Amino acid sequence: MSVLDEIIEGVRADLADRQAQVSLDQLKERAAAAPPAKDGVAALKGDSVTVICEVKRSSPSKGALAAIADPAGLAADYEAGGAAAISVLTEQRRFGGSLADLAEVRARVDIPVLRKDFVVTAYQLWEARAHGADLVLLIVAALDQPALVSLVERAESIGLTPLVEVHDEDEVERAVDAGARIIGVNARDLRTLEVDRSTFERVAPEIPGGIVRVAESGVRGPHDLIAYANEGADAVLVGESLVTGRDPRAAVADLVAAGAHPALRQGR
Ligand SMILES: O=P(O)(O)OC[C@@H](O)[C@@H](O)c1c[nH]c2ccccc12
Repeated sequence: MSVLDEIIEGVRADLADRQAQVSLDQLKERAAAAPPAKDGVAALKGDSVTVICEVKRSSPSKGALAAIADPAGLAADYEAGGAAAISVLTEQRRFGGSLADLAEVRARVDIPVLRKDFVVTAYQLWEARAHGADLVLLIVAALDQPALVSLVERAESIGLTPLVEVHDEDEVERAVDAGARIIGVNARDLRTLEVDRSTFERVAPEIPGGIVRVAESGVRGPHDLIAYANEGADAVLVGESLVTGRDPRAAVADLVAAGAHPALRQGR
């Protein structure tokens, strides 16, 4: 069994517990009371390379990264540093996240918020919207094609914009066929947890123009953002280096400044 399969097994068990507590109808009522979703595509695509900053306590590859007692405070620092969006890990077992983190972050920031989890059913999309998410991660490697297609459609129909994650050329084709408007290329293969920063350079050219291209994982600082930008990234998604650093607000500001450099605008 791959790491991804193991994670999803745990996700399904936790999901069954939540489904036993909160009915789909109750979730839909909460979603109806949530503030309307913000436009994630508009937030990520512009003249500059934009930065999505992640709230992540731990990861399967590294274990504990940061305690993050106040996720909303961290998100506010990210926003003050110039983040275009916030990614909140809500998976509990391996990443130490929760839906409560998502709701707290939503209540504190004005920029779009992404629910980062292993979504396998529409119930989780309603959960995301009920807790104020604007964007939701859908991982191609975790879904068969009919499930991917229906989750992309359902997400859009309830106002959520899916960020569809791929890590090879075949998965790009599946994401495009499913109607993705934002595609994230993850340098970390979730089946092995290996990070290979050359993944983006290889896979991104397969993404048709007009679709927002996000480079995910392995961004240590401005030099990695610039490399991804030169390979065609519209946005980068950064977690570990921000949560483990001493001054997240300044670290985000450095990334945002690098992403706004006029030299990167050529060819974009
Ligand atoms: O911490 P990093 O290397 O900056 O990576 C962030 C993000 O890309 C990573 O957390 C991630 C990308 N895709 C995922 C899917 C599930 C869980 C986590 C992820």
